[in-house]
Amino acid sequence: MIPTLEWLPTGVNFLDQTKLPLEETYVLATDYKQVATVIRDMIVRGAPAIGVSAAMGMAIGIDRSIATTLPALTEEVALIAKTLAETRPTAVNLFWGIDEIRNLYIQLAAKDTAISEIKSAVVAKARRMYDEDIAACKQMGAHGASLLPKEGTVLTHCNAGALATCGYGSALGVIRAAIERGHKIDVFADETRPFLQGARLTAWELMKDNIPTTVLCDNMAASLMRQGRIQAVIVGADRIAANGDVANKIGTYGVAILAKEHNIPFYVAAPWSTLDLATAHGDSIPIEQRDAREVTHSNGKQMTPNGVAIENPAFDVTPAKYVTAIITERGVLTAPYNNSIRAMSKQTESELTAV
Ligand SMILES: CSC[C@@H](O)[C@@H](O)C(=O)COP(=O)(O)O
Repeated sequence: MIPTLEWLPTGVNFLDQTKLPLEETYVLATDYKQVATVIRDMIVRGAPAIGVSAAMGMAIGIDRSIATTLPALTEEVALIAKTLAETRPTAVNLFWGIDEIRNLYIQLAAKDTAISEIKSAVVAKARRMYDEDIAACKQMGAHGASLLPKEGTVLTHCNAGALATCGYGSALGVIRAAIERGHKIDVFADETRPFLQGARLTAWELMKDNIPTTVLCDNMAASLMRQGRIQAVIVGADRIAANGDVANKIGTYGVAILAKEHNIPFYVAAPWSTLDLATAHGDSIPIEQRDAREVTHSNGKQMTPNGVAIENPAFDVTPAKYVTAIITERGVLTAPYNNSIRAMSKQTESELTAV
């Protein structure tokens, strides 16, 4: 399995995704500030992987703290959470990962638990979240596989694969699951300007699994759809609002409109931690603006004239009306999303209460 990130006795080890596909190197983060840098610099990226990395950042911060009293540790936990929360604004999984550990800390601190016990508990929880993320990806695969064509080409945008999760992938996990169940699928991977997650990462991980993959420039999908060469689209998500609007990598919205025009199903695969029920619709989702240099330069070489104005929003929002279905580990959601999301959320809450 591709080791996107891993908790080691020495720290959290990250596969450096900025170096792929040419170099497979690792960055070891030995404190929470380094984890924050790894997330901000996109050494690790992809919403679910960011969420678990943030949880591990919280855990390593608490575990390595030299605070000897609970009030001092509580102050430090607030600082750790703030530092991690300031890394990237769009993927709601980041805040979910921070909150999962912070809430556990608050519960244990309220019971005056010994600091050594708190440390073991938060580390254990972060490591469990890693395993649960892989299990969620497998479940998304199980729920979504039958939606993909028995035979045909599936387009994906960005990288929602093993590299964007703790393993197996969300959108690419559904593709993997379909292939494991006998579907004959090949993949068109949008290159995904400007960071090239499709060309560099999706192509790299699918080729490792011998899944037939073709990289497309982002402007090629329309023409290929018109020629009947794409049977389905599947992407991941960074945040899904309560009405089903989907924030994902910049360019996703255009692909969704094209899919609708050509009567091609457009699927989104995401773990439940990507749903943001507190955000009513996509217009309220914060969109990260990244450095202009990602657009002006390619492989260190300047591509644009000095001083030209640059736009670099990292994400866009696809309105729910373009989304055929949202595949989660709990099941498949369909329109109207306000209702289906609320119903599935309530159903799980009552299952949890019944336990
Ligand atoms: C399972 S990953 C889903 C999304 O996080 C993915 O599609 C995406 O947009 C990643 O953006 P990135 O900027 O590379 O973190």
